[in-house]
Amino acid sequence: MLLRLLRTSLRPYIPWVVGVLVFQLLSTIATLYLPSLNARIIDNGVTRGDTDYIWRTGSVMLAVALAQVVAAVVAVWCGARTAIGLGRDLRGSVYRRVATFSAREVGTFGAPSLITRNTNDVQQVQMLTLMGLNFMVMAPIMCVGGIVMAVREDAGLSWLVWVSIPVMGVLLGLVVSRLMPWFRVMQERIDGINGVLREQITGIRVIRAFVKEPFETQRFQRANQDLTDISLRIGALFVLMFPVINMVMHLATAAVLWFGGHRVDQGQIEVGALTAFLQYMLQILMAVMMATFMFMMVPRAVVCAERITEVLDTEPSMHPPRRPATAPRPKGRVQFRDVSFRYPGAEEPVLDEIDFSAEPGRTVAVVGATGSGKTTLVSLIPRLLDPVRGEVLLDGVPLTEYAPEDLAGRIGLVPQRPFLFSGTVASNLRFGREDATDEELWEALRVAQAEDFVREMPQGLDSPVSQGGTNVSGGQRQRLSIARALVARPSVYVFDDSFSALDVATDARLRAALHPVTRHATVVTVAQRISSITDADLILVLEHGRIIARGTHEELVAHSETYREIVTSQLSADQTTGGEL
Ligand SMILES: Nc1ncnc2c1ncn2[C@@H]1O[C@H](COP(=O)(O)OP(=O)(O)OP(=O)(O)O)[C@@H](O)[C@H]1O
Repeated sequence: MLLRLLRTSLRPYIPWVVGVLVFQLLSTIATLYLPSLNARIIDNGVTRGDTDYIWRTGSVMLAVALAQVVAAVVAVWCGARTAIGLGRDLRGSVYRRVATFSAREVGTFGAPSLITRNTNDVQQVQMLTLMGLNFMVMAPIMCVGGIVMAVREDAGLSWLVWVSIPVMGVLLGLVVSRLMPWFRVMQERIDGINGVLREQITGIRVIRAFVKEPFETQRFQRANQDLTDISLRIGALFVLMFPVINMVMHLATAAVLWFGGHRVDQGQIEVGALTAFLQYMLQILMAVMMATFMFMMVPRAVVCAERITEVLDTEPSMHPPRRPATAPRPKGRVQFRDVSFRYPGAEEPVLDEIDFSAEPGRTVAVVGATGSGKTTLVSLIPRLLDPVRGEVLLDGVPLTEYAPEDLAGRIGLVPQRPFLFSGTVASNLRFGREDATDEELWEALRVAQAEDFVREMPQGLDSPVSQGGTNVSGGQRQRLSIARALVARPSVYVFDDSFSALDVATDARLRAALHPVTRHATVVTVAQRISSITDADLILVLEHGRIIARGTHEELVAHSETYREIVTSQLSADQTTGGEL
């Protein structure tokens, strides 16, 4: 999985990868050459008092050392360029894939997990790439080259090399095989802590209102503790690994000095050669240390790569058409033909055989008890969901045949829970049409009854809006969201209970101002308050996902018992609260 991900992601960076390989190769060769030069200086120069030789070979040694440093710096730089670019590309790919997801896929992964996958997981793969590219050349060449050079210096001591490498290998293998499963758990626990944090930040008002801080703090502490436990478990394995490696290194050094010292005494090798052998031995063990780092990082990066690939390989359940139909001239006719819908995993359909038509210049209202399927029904119009049976058409063309941008430009949705993005009032209003002028923005705000409060804001249209629109009131957010839909000038307006946060007087003023603007458009509106839809051209009464009655207000009052009940219940509620129908 990791290899597959790296193979495709590294393709654009091949020149930089080649740069790492070449310069790391040069750096490693220079590193391997240095102990040998050192040994010659000791044996031929120092021992024999040949100053000339010391100067000559010393200069070569200095040049080689300089070349090694330069090559190493260039190699690391090339590696960093590659890894940073790869991280950026992966984040972009995951983001683009997530952008194609419908609510179904986002629900499957969970928003916090998608965030971890696009940040922390990518970072792990990026770190592995940086270290891996450098160590990939350095570790094997230094190990093999070190062995060759060590044997050249003194074949009689080479058995020490053959013993220490497998000891190290076996120990590492043991640790890595135990680490692998914990890394997946660790990433899941990071998902968990992200999830708790996200809920606490977005739900802070509810938490305060219900004085649930201690409970939420406990929940966070539990998630934090879970992450700590797993980190400690992984840490314990690491902690075990390093002393073991250090011990192998120290034992190897002691053995080289012990056995090598005897061989020097017996005149089998010279002091310089022994020094070089010791240096090569340490280089070999250094190479094994690098491999250790790689071994430590690979399992975690494999898990992260799997999690990233899972996102990249997930096919969105909602596909844009391969060859979009030529969109007809926008009029706004919406038709539902025997539409049924069921949420994934649910047994009962939420919508059953919905059949109606909404004509341009007309208003269709959808009423019904809570949970009867109103939001689900209107979510099918901008294609936030696709029906499981039947089809929805816009201007005679099935929605599935529209290019997404064609569809988005024609449908203005004001969702039940409006969301504003961090930026300014203007940037939010221009979300649907970037080239809207300031005058058009003010006009939309006037219709949406939002002009006064935006004018009162210190910077007017350029006033900052925080993420989610948390620095404006619920009613203001709703009105800005209505203005945003108006700026886009769609041919179909979908209002999903969009006036619920407005007082009766503002609601009436808004509807009066809206009327001329939406005169030629189709309006589909979900309403809790019957008073706001009495003049609708068609009212659909929804019950358990079925249309049980349809007609104008007068017709329904005359013929539909359910509708009459809704009207009566609202009348009595309004009389109790002193409101008006
Ligand atoms: N994402 C979802 N996954 C599964 N079931 C869902 C989902 N969203 C809604 N439902 C279920 O579908 C049914 C209809 O929900 P919907 O939101 O369409 O009702 P509604 O009439 O708009 O309700 P309200 O008036 O409270 O907004 C409900 O029973 C709800 O539990």
